[in-house]
Amino acid sequence: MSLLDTTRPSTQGKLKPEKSLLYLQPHHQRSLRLYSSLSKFALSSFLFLIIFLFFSLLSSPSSASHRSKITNSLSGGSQWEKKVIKSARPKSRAGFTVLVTGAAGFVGTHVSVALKRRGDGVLGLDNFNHYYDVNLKRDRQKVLERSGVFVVEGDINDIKLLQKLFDVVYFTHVMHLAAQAGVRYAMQNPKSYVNSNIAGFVNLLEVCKSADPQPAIVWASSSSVYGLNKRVPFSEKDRTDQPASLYAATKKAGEALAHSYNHIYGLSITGLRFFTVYGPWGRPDMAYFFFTKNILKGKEIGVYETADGKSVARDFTYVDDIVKGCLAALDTAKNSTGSGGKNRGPAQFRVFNLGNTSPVPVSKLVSILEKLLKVKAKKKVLPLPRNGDVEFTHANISSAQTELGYMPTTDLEMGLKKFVRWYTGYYSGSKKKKSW
Ligand SMILES: O=C(O)[C@H]1O[C@H](OP(=O)(O)OP(=O)(O)OC[C@H]2O[C@@H](n3ccc(=O)[nH]c3=O)[C@H](O)[C@@H]2O)[C@H](O)[C@@H](O)[C@@H]1O
Repeated sequence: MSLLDTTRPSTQGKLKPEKSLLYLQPHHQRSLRLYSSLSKFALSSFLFLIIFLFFSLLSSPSSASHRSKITNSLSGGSQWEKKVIKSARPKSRAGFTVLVTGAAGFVGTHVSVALKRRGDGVLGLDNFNHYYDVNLKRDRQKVLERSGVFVVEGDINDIKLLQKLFDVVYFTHVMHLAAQAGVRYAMQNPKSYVNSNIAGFVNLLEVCKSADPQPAIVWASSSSVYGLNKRVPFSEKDRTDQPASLYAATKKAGEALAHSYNHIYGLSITGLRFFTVYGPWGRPDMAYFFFTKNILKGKEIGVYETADGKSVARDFTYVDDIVKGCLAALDTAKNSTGSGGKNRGPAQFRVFNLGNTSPVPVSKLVSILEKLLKVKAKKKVLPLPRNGDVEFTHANISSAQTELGYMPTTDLEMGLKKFVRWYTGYYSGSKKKKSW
């Protein structure tokens, strides 16, 4: 029996090594014992390795499927990651790295393009829900792509996706515009408001508070939080505890949640109360948009008036003015003070009205549209339904003026002119559709 044979380990139990050792010289026996113990060591190491690999393999399918789940929800992979990083990279070191939620939405698109144009890095996030025409959102996405903004398709309620985005990119700022908008639709689908405006917002705040470094957050609240407030113009100091709609209640809840995350975790948070924003690439669920559509089609439009016979009025604010306010809010946002979920001192907390400061009756909005479209509207005056709409809004913007340098410059006539030009170009299917 050769030395090699006696050290063969696989059927060790059947061999009798001691007996075979008798046939060998003493120095051979010593070296054989040495080899034997070495081989035992090698064998046990080998077995240990096999067991280790076995357990690694056992655990890897779940982590692999976990990874693939993330990848699926992100339509991910390394190409995807490259796009994310490229889109989020600012042009210079001084530039911001901004996550814009609701990027394919009306205000989201305008803000994203403006940020990208001035050299900030912008990553968009949007769930492309079907609240209104998804084709319009997809066309906005094309505009964003042409500007170099990549939009990740996903929901703010998807915590794994958000964490992944924060793993891949250090966001200096979050511009949170994703929301379930619209006052009247809240009666039909209240859950979607709770899901986006409350649960989704908390999800985002959770990820932001745990991020290290924490980003500064600027987010869209709403003029609707003033609800039944009668003091005009609406000031940030006025009461906001009488919401008239579930939509308003979820935005008010957002403001309260923002305060608690600022207080507990040191997140720098700025809430912007938008006043009836309108303009090119707008939302088809808003009155100025579907009035235009229906006037052009010769369809009747319902114009609301109050119980005492006055037209309801809104402080309509042109989207470019809102964009300036958003950028100024980002520029003046101080850093969050916490890190990785721990508060290290008080952080900035702000709320600003972003309005136009000149309310216009809806009847006047209609007459401007008639003039611009050169079509007489088929108006039906209706009593203001009890659907959450309020009689009027009017912003006091002195705080935004002082601290953000915010100064709206577009009146309703000029703004609607720009909207109508876009609308007719976009829906005529002409080449203008492609222009921004
Ligand atoms: O300022 C805001 O925060 C809110 O502004 C708008 O809400 P709203 O002002 O109600 O805008 P529209 O739905 O476009 O209504 C504009 C005006 O037209 C009136 N209206 C609406 C619909 C209609 O058929 N007839 C009519 O007269 C409304 O009562 C309102 O006075 C947005 O839809 C909300 O998402 C946003 O949060």
